[in-house]
Amino acid sequence: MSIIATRELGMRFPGVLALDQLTIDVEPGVIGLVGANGAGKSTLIKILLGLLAPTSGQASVLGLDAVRDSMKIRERVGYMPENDCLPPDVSATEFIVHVARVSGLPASAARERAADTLRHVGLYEERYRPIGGYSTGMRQRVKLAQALVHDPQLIFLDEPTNGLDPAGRDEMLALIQRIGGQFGISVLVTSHLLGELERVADHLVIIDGGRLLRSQAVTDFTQASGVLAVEIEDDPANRDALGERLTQAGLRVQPDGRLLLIDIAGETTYDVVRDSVADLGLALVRMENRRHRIEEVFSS
Ligand SMILES: Nc1ncnc2c1ncn2[C@@H]1O[C@H](COP(=O)(O)OP(=O)(O)OP(=O)(O)O)[C@@H](O)[C@H]1O
Repeated sequence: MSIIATRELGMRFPGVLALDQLTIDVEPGVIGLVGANGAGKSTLIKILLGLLAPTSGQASVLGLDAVRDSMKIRERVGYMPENDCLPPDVSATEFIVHVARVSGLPASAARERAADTLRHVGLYEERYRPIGGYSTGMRQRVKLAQALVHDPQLIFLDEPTNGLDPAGRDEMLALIQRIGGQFGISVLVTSHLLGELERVADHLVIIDGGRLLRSQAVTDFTQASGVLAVEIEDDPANRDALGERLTQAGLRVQPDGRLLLIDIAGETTYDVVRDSVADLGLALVRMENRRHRIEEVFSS
């Protein structure tokens, strides 16, 4: 079942075409939405939530129409906006209980659910302190908790790693992966950094200037590339000697730092490499089929 589907979706603001004939169709899981600043990521999320009406085309979320059924969508979907929207003078517990009550839970269930959610996002110890004294990472977790507290099927996270240091980013990405895996909630997460979403997403949607560049499973981006990466013990002269030997044997070889990248020309390539290493008396450190990183796919 598609969790999000759009057909020729367009959004025109005065003087700006923010989304241009965007057609995507994605299944449940962790979906990364990647694009530079201004690519149209937040606009797409707002349309999917029914906060903005598109100027053309259609969109559906969990099989519900984004314009007609927006109230039903909001019951089933959580939203973590990009900008900070937190009241400084109340504690995380007070705020999240309030959000749970607004979503319709009775008082005692809201308190229980808020405590569980804050524990899941790693804010349990600090939950009674006023939000105003929280670090950026803690504030992001409160925003995440308010998106999760009503037990949604799908959450939209708009730039959740923004403003975090590398350790904070890693923690947030791990949390997103846990939400998708352990809790079984689908996630649409945006970032302008392809590399970080590549680590956690099952599927990537890449947009630029409001247009779709690619929508693909992450494994399809990173399929084995037909290149064998070989590393031998750390002496550049050895690496060069092996490179020369393999070239003489008819293989295409390219040095890449400590590695030799060898185009795989059939099963015999492995034997030629093994025999050449042995003949030259070299020590093999590793030999592996190389997978592309997504950024390499794009730079090519
Ligand atoms: N309410 C609005 N009125 C006019 N233009 C808008 C409005 N909202 C967004 N835009 C424009 O639409 C384009 C897409 O903006 P959007 O916020 O969706 O991009 P984004 O990919 O989320 O980028 P960022 O990460 O910087 O928020 C931009 O050119 C932006 O200036």
